[in-house]
Amino acid sequence: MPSTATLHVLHQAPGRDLAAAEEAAAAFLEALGIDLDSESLRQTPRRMAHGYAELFTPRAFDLTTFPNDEDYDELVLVRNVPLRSVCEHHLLPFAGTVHIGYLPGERIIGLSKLARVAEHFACRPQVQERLTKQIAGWLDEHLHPRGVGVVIEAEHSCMTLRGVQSVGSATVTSALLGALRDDPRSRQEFFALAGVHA
Ligand SMILES: Nc1nc2c(ncn2[C@@H]2O[C@H](COP(=O)(O)OP(=O)(O)OP(=O)(O)O)[C@@H](O)[C@H]2O)c(=O)[nH]1
Ligand SMILES: [Zn+2]
Repeated sequence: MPSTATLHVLHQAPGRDLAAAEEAAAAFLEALGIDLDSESLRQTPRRMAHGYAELFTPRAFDLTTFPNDEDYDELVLVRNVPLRSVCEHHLLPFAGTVHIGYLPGERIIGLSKLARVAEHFACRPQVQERLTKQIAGWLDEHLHPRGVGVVIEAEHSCMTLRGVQSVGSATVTSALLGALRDDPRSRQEFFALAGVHA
């Protein structure tokens, strides 16, 4: 077995057409009665197209893992990783933090990669429940840990700045797999280390 292993993860955006997005953004704003004929608004459709394209483009990364030579068998947890995504119902941002932990099996993962996996799935129109499960499922599939846990705490601007305007509300979701789901002690330890009162 190699001493390290990497898997290059690249997100493709098939069918992206920024010129068409810019044109559509201009039509969208005009349909809402916004006059684009001023120096500061003239470039806004272009900014909107590029802005959303940026929100929907995760950075490519190498998933680097190492052999677990010390047989480390306790939790590894990275908490308070900043996270931002876009709710697929309103296309407004939701933002907060994600806590990602796992119980190592034969390999351990480069710590930064946990945050990169989260970014990978956050950079697309999302719902928080699916995002939480996708991060956990992907790590389970590629790292083969004995357990994996993901908690996201996020504020949805579609719920705080508009609509019901529940300012300050936060949504918490979790996905637990393997021993973190099945073993009550591990589960409790995960939530305690993540700083979530379960
Ligand atoms: N489950 C889930 N719901 C979300 C998420 N992001 C946004 N929503 C919700 O999606 C729902 C869409 O509801 P609709 O009734 O179709 O939209 P709406 O008329 O704009 O609803 P209001 O936000 O209540 O004004 C809202 O209740 C949002 O709060 C998410 O990540 N998960
Ligand atoms: Zn929304």
